[in-house]
Amino acid sequence: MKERLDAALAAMGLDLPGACREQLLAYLDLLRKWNKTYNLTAIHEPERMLTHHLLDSLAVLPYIGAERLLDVGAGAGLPGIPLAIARPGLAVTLIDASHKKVAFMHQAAIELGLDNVKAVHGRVEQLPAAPFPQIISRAFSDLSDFVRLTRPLLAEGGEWLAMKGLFPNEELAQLKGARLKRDIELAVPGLDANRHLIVLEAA
Ligand SMILES: C[S@@+](CC[C@H](N)C(=O)[O-])C[C@H]1O[C@@H](n2cnc3c(N)ncnc32)[C@H](O)[C@@H]1O
Repeated sequence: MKERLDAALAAMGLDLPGACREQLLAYLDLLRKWNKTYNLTAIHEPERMLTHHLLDSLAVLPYIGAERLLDVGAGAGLPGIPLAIARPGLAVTLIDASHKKVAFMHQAAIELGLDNVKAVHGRVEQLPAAPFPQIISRAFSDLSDFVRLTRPLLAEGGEWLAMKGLFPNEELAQLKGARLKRDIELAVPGLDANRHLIVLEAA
């Protein structure tokens, strides 16, 4: 698995230290173990976890700033935990409405020694307003709900990052209160699927 990770990171142009790579593999291992009991993700095969979860999450790394990131509906910590591992200086808040998923994220942060990660249990619309320069989500909701539910949490001049498959034409047409700032086509080694990072700003 280490060789596959190294080759994929090289293909993605991501030069991460050895200690980070070990943490990424340790996170995958934890996910695989917990998944047996708690069914945290529908993907169970380690090889697919590497491509569909780990590498897919890391594909957005070049577009993540240096300060604070909120990951909404993070589930098992995707994309927030791989990003926090890759950027130890980035403060990552993960929120999810599922208790068992938050318990996993919390435990993973402890076991991996990630002191830049905070896992919060609750619904994002109930989170007290605290400005984040970037708010990210993957497989959380359509763009309108993402923006509506998290608007009070976005710092002035901040941006939403929505990880999507196909370019979301219809969702963008219906979007209110935000506009498209940038569309980035992502390439994930071993993942033969459309991936777009949709960057939105307040309108
Ligand atoms: C399909 S999962 C995606 C998980 C992860 N982002 C991923 O890509 O694997 C969506 C997650 O959103 C969470 N969720 C749904 N509505 C929420 C809300 N209003 N606030 C916080 N989390 C929510 C669910 O509990 C679920 O874990």
